[in-house]
Amino acid sequence: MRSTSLNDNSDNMGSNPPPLTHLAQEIAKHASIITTYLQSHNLPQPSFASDSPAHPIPETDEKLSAARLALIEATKALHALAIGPSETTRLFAFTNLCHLGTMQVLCHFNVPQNVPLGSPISLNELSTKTKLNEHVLGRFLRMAATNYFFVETKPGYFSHTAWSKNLATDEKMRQCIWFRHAELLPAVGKLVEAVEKYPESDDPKQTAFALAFGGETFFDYKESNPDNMVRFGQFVDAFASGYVVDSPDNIARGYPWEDIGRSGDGGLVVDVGGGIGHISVAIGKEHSQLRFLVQDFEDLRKQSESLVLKNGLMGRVKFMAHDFFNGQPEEARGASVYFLRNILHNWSDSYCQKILKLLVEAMGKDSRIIICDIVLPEANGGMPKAQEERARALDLTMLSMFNAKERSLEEWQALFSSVDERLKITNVIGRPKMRMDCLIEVRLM
Ligand SMILES: C[S@@+](CC[C@H](N)C(=O)[O-])C[C@H]1O[C@@H](n2cnc3c(N)ncnc32)[C@H](O)[C@@H]1O
Repeated sequence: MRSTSLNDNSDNMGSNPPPLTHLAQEIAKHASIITTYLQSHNLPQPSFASDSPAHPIPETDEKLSAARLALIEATKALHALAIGPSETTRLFAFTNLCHLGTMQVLCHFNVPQNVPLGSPISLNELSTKTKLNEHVLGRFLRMAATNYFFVETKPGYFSHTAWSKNLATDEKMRQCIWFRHAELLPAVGKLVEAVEKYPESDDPKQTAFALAFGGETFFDYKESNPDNMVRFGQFVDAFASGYVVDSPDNIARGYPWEDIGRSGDGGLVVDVGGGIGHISVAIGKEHSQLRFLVQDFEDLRKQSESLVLKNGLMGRVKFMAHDFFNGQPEEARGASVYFLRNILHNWSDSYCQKILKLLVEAMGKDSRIIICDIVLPEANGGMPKAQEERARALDLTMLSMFNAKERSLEEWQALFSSVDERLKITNVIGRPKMRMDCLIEVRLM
C-alpha cells in the first residue's frame, strides 16, 4: 500500500487519487484476489452466517495471506480517515470497553452455549436457561450484535453468527475474553501508577499487574490459583492457534526441522516453558525423527499427557515438571534444540540472562537455541500498521504483566551477547513464512 494514507501530507491535487479513493481501490483489489481464490478452490466466502468457518481465509497460501493482510491494512486506514481525528478521540475505546464488559457477562452466564446452534431462541427462554434478567440480557445481546456476535432475527429472538458460534463451541475462545477482562484490564488500569512508582524497574513484582493483584507476580498468582492457571493455558492455546501470532502448524512448517535429528545428534527438542506441549505436538506430528521434552509446571502434566495421548505421540513427547530458573537435569543436557516460544518476552533482561545462562550450561557443541518471539520493527520498518499495532500491544501487555518486553533484532543480539559472547544469531525466519513471531536460531560460535 502507498504511504499516502498514513504519512503523507500532500494535498492530493496531483495525478494520484485522493486517499479515500486510493484505499478503496486497494480494498477492491485485495478483496478480489481473496474472493477469486476461494471461488476457484470451492471454499465458502467469508460471511457472518453461523455456518461460515471460523478461519474462512486459509493461512497456508502465501499470496492469499498477503492479500488478507493488505486488505486489513487498507480497511484500517480507510476506517480511520472516514471517522477523522476528532471523533476518533471523542469515542476513544468507548465501544471496545463496553464490548469487553458485555462479552464477559455473556460468557460468565454461559449465554453463547445456551443459544441453539441451528435455530433462534427467545429472550424469555434464554433468560430462564441462563438465570440472567431478561431485560438486562437483551441489552447485552444487542450490544454484542453490533459487533457481529449474535443476531436478532426478529424482535426478542436471537441466533448465532459465525462469531458467536465460535465462542459457543470453543471454550478456549471464551478464555480469551476472560483473560482480557479479568487480568489485562485491571493491570492496564494500574499502568500510570506503575510507571510513576517503578519507572526503571525490571522486577516482576513491581508491575501494574502486581499493583492490581495484591503484590503477587503474574506466575506466583497463577501458582496460587490453579483454576486460573488452567484458564490461562487455554487462553494461550487459543491465542497461539490462529493468525494473531503464529499457529503451531506454521511453526512446524516454518523452520527446517527436517535437518535436526538426522545426523546422530539425537533429535531431542527441549520445549522450555512449553505449556501443555501443543507446539511440540504440532512439530512432532510433521517430523517423526524428533523427540520432545516439554518442561513446565507440574499442574499442566495431566492436560499435557492427555494432549499427547490424543495425538498418538506417547513415547515421543514427554512432560517434565521443571523450573527454568534451575539447571537442566541430565536427561535434558546436550539436546539438539532448546526451544523457547513466547518465554523470553515474559521476562526482563536480567531474568532472561538467568534463563539463557542455564541453557548455555546445558548445551553441547551442536546444540542450538530456537526462540519463537516477535522481532519488533525499527521505526517505520515496513511491518504493516495493523500488525505492528498488535506487536506493540503485546509489548505493552508484557510491560503491564511482567515488566518485560518484546525486542528488536538488535536488542535480541545484545541480550545473547550479554549472556555469552559466543552466542550468535545464526538465522532469523520471519515474514512471509512466519506471520508475527519469528524463529530466531542461536548457536555457540
Ligand atoms: C506464554 S506461555 C508460553 C507457553 C508455550 N511455550 C507456548 O508457546 O504456548 C509461558 C509458559 O511459561 C511457563 N512458565 C512460567 N514460569 C516458568 C518457570 N519458572 N519454569 C517453567 N515454566 C514456566 C508458564 O507456565 C507458561 O506455560
